[in-house]
Amino acid sequence: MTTDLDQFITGLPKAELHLHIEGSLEPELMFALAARNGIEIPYASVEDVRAAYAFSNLQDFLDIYYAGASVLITQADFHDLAMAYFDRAAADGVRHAEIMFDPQTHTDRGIAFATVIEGLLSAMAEAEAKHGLTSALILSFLRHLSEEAAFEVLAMAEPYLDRIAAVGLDSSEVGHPPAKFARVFAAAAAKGLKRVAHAGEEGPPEYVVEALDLLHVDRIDHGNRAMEDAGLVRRLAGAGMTLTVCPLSNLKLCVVGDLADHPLDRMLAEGLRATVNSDDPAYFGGYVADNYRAIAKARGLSRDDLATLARNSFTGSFLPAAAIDRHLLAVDAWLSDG
Ligand code: HPA
Ligand SMILES: [Zn+2]
Repeated sequence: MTTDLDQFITGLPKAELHLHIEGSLEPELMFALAARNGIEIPYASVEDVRAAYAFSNLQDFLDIYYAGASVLITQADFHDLAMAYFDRAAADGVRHAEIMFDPQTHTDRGIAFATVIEGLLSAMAEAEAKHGLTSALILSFLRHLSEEAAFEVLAMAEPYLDRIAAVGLDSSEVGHPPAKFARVFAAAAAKGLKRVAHAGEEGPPEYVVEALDLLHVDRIDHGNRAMEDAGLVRRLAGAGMTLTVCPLSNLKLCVVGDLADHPLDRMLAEGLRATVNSDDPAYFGGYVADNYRAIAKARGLSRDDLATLARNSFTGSFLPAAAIDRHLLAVDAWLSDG
């Protein structure tokens, strides 16, 4: 069977490793939840919401993203949000998803940590039963808030530590270096959690170095600006460090001016374990297969390149080795049959 490139990408078994569940809130669901919960939102229509999604940097986006999350109130809201993502991801060939959630965005509005995580966990169980799609949770600290606040959210997570794979670090990067969170990441590591951090999206290569040396991360989220430092690229490649790259996010947040200038294939050529992810698909105009398609077209990627990206997504995941091996065989089978 020979499929066209679109079908090849959709059917390619893949993991998604960089996805903020709050960033999968589509305008239609935002309106439905606002009505269900009696919450006012500053938009007249779904079209109005989409028109507001023109960003010139990360902070522009974050302001709108945090405001959008205000419609999420009940456990059912978090369940419905995550289920909508899982249904969409399954249709894109996602077999495993490691999803970030930002508890502070909700607990600071008076929503209980348990409400958030119970809603997400019930959707995760449903996604596995419905689609065979496995998933894991990454608790992300908001880096514009204090170290003390990060410790508070880690304490709230205590009853759920066996259901959380990792901690992460997101929100406004510049001015909030990884060093600010070294102690809370060490505490998370002592509790057996893996570690990821956004670094080198807008922040300098030094933030990537800090994420490695001070946070002892298992993956770097984004990592684009690591490409400015040849020694750092060699270090990341030598360590087999996974980068969770998000092409459409990079375009929408002006990290790159044009996808034609995106460094993804240069990353692969330099031996970096790059992956392709959607970041905040409801805000950036595409889910994971849209990201594969956009970057394949912009940079002329081959089917072998796309299969490498899919393999990297499994080898960079927190799945057990046997599950990774099973998924890698599925990628190889699709490459030879697809
Ligand atoms: O791309 C991102 N960067 C930083 N923080 C975020 N929170 C959601 N998406 C992002
Ligand atoms: Zn992100």
